[in-house]
Amino acid sequence: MSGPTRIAVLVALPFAGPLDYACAEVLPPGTFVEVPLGPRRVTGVVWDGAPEGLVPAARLRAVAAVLDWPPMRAPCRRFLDWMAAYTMSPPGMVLRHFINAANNDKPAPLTGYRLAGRAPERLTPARRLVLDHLAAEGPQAAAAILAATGVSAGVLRGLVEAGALLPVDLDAVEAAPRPEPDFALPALSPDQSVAADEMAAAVAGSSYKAFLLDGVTGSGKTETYMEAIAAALRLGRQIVVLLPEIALTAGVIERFAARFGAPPAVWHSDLTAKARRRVWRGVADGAVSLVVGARSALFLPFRALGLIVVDEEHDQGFKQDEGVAYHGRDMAVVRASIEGCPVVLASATPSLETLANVEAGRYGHLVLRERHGGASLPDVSILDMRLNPPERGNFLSPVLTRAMAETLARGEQTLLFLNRRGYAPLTLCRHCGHRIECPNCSAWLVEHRNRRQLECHHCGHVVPKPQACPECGEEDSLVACGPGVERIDEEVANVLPQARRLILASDTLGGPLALAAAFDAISNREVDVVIGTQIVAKGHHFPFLTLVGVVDADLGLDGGDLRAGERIFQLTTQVVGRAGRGERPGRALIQSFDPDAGVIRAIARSDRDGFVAAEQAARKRHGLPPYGRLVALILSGPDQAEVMTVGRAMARSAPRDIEGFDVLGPAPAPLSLLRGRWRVRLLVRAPRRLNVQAVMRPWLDAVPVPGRVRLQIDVDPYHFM
Ligand SMILES: Nc1ncnc2c1ncn2[C@@H]1O[C@H](COP(=O)(O)OP(=O)(O)OP(=O)(O)O)[C@@H](O)[C@H]1O
Ligand SMILES: [Zn+2]
Repeated sequence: MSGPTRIAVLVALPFAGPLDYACAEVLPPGTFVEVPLGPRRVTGVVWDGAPEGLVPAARLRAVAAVLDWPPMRAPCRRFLDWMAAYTMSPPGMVLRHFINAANNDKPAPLTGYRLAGRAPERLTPARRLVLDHLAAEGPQAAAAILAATGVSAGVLRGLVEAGALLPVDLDAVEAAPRPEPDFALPALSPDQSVAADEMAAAVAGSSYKAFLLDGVTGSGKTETYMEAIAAALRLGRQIVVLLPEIALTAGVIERFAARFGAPPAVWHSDLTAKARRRVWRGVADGAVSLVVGARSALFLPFRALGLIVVDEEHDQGFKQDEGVAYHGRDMAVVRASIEGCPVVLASATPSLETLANVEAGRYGHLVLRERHGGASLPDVSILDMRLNPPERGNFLSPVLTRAMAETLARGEQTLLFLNRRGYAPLTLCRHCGHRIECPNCSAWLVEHRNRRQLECHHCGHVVPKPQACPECGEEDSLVACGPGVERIDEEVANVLPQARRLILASDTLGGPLALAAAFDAISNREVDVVIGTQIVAKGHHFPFLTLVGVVDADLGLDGGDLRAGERIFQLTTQVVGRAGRGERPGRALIQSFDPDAGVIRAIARSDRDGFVAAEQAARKRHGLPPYGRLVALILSGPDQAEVMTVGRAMARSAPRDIEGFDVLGPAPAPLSLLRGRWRVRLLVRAPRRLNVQAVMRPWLDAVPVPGRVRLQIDVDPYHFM
């Protein structure tokens, strides 16, 4: 017999690669194990390739336990390697995403009881109670049976011994209902059919192919990609649909349930541990075929992935900025290409990145030109706020409030959109001019009048709203500046007192159930005016909503963000697209103080092509994405001078002789203090074709970064704070 084997194990910590361990048996790559690391035990995965061999055999520590989790398949391991290389992150930190998804604990099977189908010889009233209960409710845990019937545990035991009840694994039972591809087939329009057939053919072909499903708001993109999902279900494959986290609402889930006869498995960051385990296991063993989730659903252990859909692909909510900085849409395309399955990106306002891929012929282009059922797109007009100003202290132009009154008189609904939570973004002292800022961040505190407090939207710092100015001590001198949704709500209450109002923002509604109730209230016409943040922009369908008012179309236009215009165009188009989706025509009034800005003019003319062409030309001229590449380097630490010193050293040692590669900065980040840490940014600009990671690695490895300073690398950054 030979000695123990040496194997490579990737652990979820920031090492450069896998570590060597000894193991009595040869474990295939992908096996989940527990290994000792210092005084701890950590979870790891047996990795491909030869072990490093640096640690002498005598000092090699042994694998502590082999976990009974389903192994990590080769495509998942290749996906992890790819992502680590692209994002310039340690592979163990990427592994963390897969392990978080797995939720560590071994699932203890939850046992319950079901009817065996034969009655016991002795049928007492207590026994009858239990049998009737299970007949009505289906399999149940023992505790639930006892609680519902009030019988003693002995009665239950007696029934099991008599063979009248059988134990079952309740997790398996709960995962049971399978979506059926033909449960409720829609009648597709000709455009929809063409798109659906092409996607279904790609699903049947079982190889990588990317599509942009490009359809105006309300054209039935969801309806159409559901046919591609049905095609994958018929072939016994698994499907994952990615949505921006805030779009994962009960209404969306219900639509899937209505089409396929069973709700999909849902995946997002607030699931209970139990729900996570069930979905993770179900995805791994194939019991779950359809998952609808946020970007982290990409790390689920699918065994037979047949299709990935990214809905609202332009949405910046798919971008993660911290830790392993990645874009969910881009990683979805990578995972599809590694798994060998099609990927569908859906949007009414595709990102410039995706449009560039269409133009280059890398993605197929499926177009839905019209709204479903003959509804027309809303009529859009710009409200020049210089000509139609609101009354002093107000934020809504009289033109808009008049339109709201008319809408109300017709029994129809208005949506007012303002992407700002709270009452007012700034609190100012009238006496000394002091602005109330967060002590941990360079940001103003936002007043939330409902909760009578000031809040930091970056770190969550909260203080009660002071009576006197904290700077000069003057009583009652604090004034609210600018509007948030709560303030607009107050204004609507004044100008249209008879209207029933509802604020829709992520913080005013507790949880998904309340949100579902709110959407029901709108559908049932119990609400006349909805005042909402971007939470209302996504995918909702309210037939009686005929007027959309955009309170401040210029919001964000003057930020230094290269995608500011693109984002405003997308968000406004989405919001405007909520109007007139039923039989009654819709219209939109867009308030702007800068109606000559290119993006506002494009919105006014619903001129997507013109907007995109102008934006593309500008990006090309400056070598910006998608035609050039950016990498942000964010240094942070408790000492401002130290962080800046590291930033300067980094800039000084940057490679100089590579054509098109240059480094801007260091400069204090716009949010120069965040959660008590000072932040400095460098921005790398490089040509698209350059392997920027290969150029940057040796450069960054050579710059000494003290322990207190953290370097965050963000390849393809989206947020420039
Ligand atoms: N072929 C069809 N048969 C029946 N109803 C349809 C069909 N296509 C679309 N619809 C209905 O039209 C409405 C709009 O469709 P859907 O929500 O799929 O559009 P969308 O393009 O995804 O919208 P948006 O991008 O604006 O969120 C929905 O109520 C949907 O059920
Ligand atoms: Zn803060």
